[in-house]
Amino acid sequence: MRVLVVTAVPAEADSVSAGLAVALPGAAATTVALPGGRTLRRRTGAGATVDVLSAGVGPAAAAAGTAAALTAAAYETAGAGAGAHETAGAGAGAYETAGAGAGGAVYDLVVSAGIGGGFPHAAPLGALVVADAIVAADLGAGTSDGFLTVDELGFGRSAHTPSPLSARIAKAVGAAHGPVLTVSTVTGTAARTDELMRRHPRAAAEAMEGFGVAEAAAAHSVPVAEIRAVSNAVGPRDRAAWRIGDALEALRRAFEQLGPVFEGPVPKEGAR
Ligand SMILES: O=C(O)c1cccc(C(=O)CC[C@H]2O[C@@H](n3cnc4c(=O)[nH]cnc43)[C@H](O)[C@@H]2O)c1
Repeated sequence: MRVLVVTAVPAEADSVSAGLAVALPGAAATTVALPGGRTLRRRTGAGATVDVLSAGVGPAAAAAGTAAALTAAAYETAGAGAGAHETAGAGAGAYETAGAGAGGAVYDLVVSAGIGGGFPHAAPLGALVVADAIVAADLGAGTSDGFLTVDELGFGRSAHTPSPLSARIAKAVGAAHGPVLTVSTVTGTAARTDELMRRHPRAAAEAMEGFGVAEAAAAHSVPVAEIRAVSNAVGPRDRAAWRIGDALEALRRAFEQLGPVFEGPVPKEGAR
């Protein structure tokens, strides 16, 4: 299976990459230069190639970075020649082809991965959440009668249904399996928490990138998943209570468990 994992910041990409080193033992580690200066970290093993991209914080950066990586892969597949190719390391920015199999295939799965806020009833600090819905929680319009989603306004969608592999991923890593909200503003008050829980009673976590990654993946018809390690509770702002190190460690351990999923079969469309 060929997988693209998109994180927001390099520390998250470090955790994912460290987990993948255990999940795919013997896999070759390379880097891949993308047009525009971004770099993928690639692990290629017998049964899986997994690329890790740190795309920036927030849904717009996540969508832009994901789209760049997916477009580069599609461009390679089309054989247009001047697209992204592997760099073996010291290449001084030059694009070099590292060998057959490095490019040429589109992705089977895109994973939005990182830390996130947990809704306390569903996901305590250090817990993992795998999305069964990826929901743009603040994409819409405020009205005197309350919030209207873009679906209700009739000009877009505010949720993506993740790949059926998500249930397997959740089981493999011992994660809660519930909706993950994408927000552009981190929730920091009880009132906002209450509003989100009223509108999304099953929500397990919130973060800032999943919906952007999902929009880019959908534009390329690639299934998506989202995995979050809980660094803080969704609720009134309390910086002293954040546990970012513990969450990064939980993220690393999660990716350690994902070898069998990434090396397994690609589910047929519509399969559960
Ligand atoms: O300043 C604050 O109060 C604050 C609280 C939590 C997180 C932040 C960040 O700037 C981190 C954003 C970054 O991490 C993900 N993340 C982590 N926790 C949350 C959260 O509770 N709500 C939304 N996003 C969160 C997010 O995906 C970003 O990549 C600041």
